[in-house]
Amino acid sequence: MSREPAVWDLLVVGGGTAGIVASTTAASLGARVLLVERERTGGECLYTGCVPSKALLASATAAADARGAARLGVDVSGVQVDFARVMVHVKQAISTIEPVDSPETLRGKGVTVLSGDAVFTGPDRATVAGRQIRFRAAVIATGSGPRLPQLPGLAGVDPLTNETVWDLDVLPARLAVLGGGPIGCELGQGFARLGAQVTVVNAADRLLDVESEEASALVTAALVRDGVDVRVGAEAVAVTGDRDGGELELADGARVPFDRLLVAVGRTARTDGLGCAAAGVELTEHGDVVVDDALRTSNPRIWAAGDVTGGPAFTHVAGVRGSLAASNAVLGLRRRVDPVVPRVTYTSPEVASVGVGADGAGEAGLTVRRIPHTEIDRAIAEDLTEGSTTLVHDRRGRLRGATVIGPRAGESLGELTLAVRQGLRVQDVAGTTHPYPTYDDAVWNAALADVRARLRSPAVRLALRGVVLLRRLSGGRGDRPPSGGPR
Ligand SMILES: Cc1cc2nc3c(=O)[nH]c(=O)nc-3n(C[C@H](O)[C@H](O)[C@H](O)COP(=O)(O)OP(=O)(O)OC[C@H]3O[C@@H](n4cnc5c(N)ncnc54)[C@H](O)[C@@H]3O)c2cc1C
Ligand SMILES: NC(=O)c1ccc[n+]([C@@H]2O[C@H](COP(=O)([O-])OP(=O)(O)OC[C@H]3O[C@@H](n4cnc5c(N)ncnc54)[C@H](O)[C@@H]3O)[C@@H](O)[C@H]2O)c1
Repeated sequence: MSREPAVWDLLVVGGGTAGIVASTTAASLGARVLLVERERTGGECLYTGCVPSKALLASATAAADARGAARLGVDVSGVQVDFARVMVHVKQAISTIEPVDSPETLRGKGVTVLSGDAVFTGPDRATVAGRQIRFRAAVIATGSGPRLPQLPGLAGVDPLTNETVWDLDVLPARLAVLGGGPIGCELGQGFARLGAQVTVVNAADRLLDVESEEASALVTAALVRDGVDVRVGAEAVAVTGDRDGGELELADGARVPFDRLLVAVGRTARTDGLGCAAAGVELTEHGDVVVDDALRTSNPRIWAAGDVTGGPAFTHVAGVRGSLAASNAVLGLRRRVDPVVPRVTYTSPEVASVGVGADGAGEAGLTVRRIPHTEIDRAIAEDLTEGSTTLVHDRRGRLRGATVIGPRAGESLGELTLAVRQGLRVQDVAGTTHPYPTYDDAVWNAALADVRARLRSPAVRLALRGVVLLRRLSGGRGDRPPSGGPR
């Protein structure tokens, strides 16, 4: 690190998505940026989160599609899953993406990268491997790790988490999954489709309980079809056994035997040992960094972004907020976070949602328009009609939320997120030609159904009849002649 400044314009702690985007944003604005990463740049998304999980799900979906191909008249016999090769595919996906987030790439973008553990020692300083660092501003982007519940006997079975499950080289014959949120559902279904006998044990009374009841019900039914034993409203009280297998004991006395146990019951911010007290950075009782709506912490020099803030734990949010925190810090701005956050759970069917959900929207004075995918030609052609598209709008027709459940539902969400964010009206979606036959047709059909419903209102029908009558009486006079070409 030659020509290192005495005081950095921006210190970024953590080289995951939030930290990488914060650093490159600040460097592109001309700031002298130091990024400190203790392990490897790329973070959870690349190594232990989105990328490996979606790669594993691709193999799982291929297996499920092959087994289910008979419904389309194609017999595929003897479907075999070679788990070791599945894991090779998972690792290849990581290594293909890895260079994008590498220290070399970051240096090429003007960021100085330092390997080590950053610890704040004061409001404007930190140490990294014994080296004193001073900064004008800093961004905390240290992410979160898997939360391990206080369960007697848990440590004895060496539970898997999202950090270690990728090291498996043999498919566990029986996998118990503690937690029925996005991780438990995605990986539970994925491992079941790869051939494991999976039990998902969830404390809440339904899977994916932040999503609509319909989404929960459809995902639960799909997991059960894939052979998953789903236990909801189930409290684990103890674990017995060792690294080679054991049993989960539930509060109702039931026992769930397993060869391996995967824990996915939420996250804990990585703020332990970070020196937040010395830096004057306030934490919640759970250890999340407290930020205002411009991502500033209680220390006016320090901002925070990504999972460490306890906000929505998604890569797209970490990236967008990392950029916002860095530009606010470097330019002295007070731009606020975008409250419109899309989310997708990549089960089969996928669940994609943004803004206000359907449950309770009617009682809140909003209109809910739902199209079942049994009415969507592409879904019928593919024999994948399980799912629906729901739009929620206010009295003026402005879209306030949407939920899509079905194959590749996430691919429809960009348009809907734009509509919700820009306050577009359902008429704007209805008036936009959508390609046929796509699953996106459901979005268009829901919007068209809404417009048609409005046309059926007595006042609108009366007005339209009046116009038609007037034109009939006038013999169509006043019509413009055809122009003979596009205008
Ligand atoms: C199994 C799984 C699947 C997921 N799938 C999706 C998905 O499909 N889509 C989606 O949007 N989100 C998904 N997520 C969530 C997503 O991975 C996270 O929201 C995102 O990676 C958070 O990024 P971050 O930058 O805040 O933190 P991280 O990526 O965790 O980065 C923090 C970095 O800080 C480093 N660090 C910590 N403390 C220090 C310190 N003191 N000094 C130096 N370095 C430090 C860490 O080593 C780490 O590299 C998934 C998560 C999991 C677990
Ligand atoms: N597709 C995606 O974008 C994606 C995928 C995976 C993870 N993520 C992110 O990671 C976050 C963490 O995911 P997660 O699934 O670990 O957590 P979560 O908090 O979203 O869900 C945890 C589930 O575990 C249950 N639970 C809590 N304690 C329990 C216990 N002791 N026994 C049994 N069940 C218990 C809860 O009722 C809840 O249903 C998600 O909220 C999401 O933001 C996103």
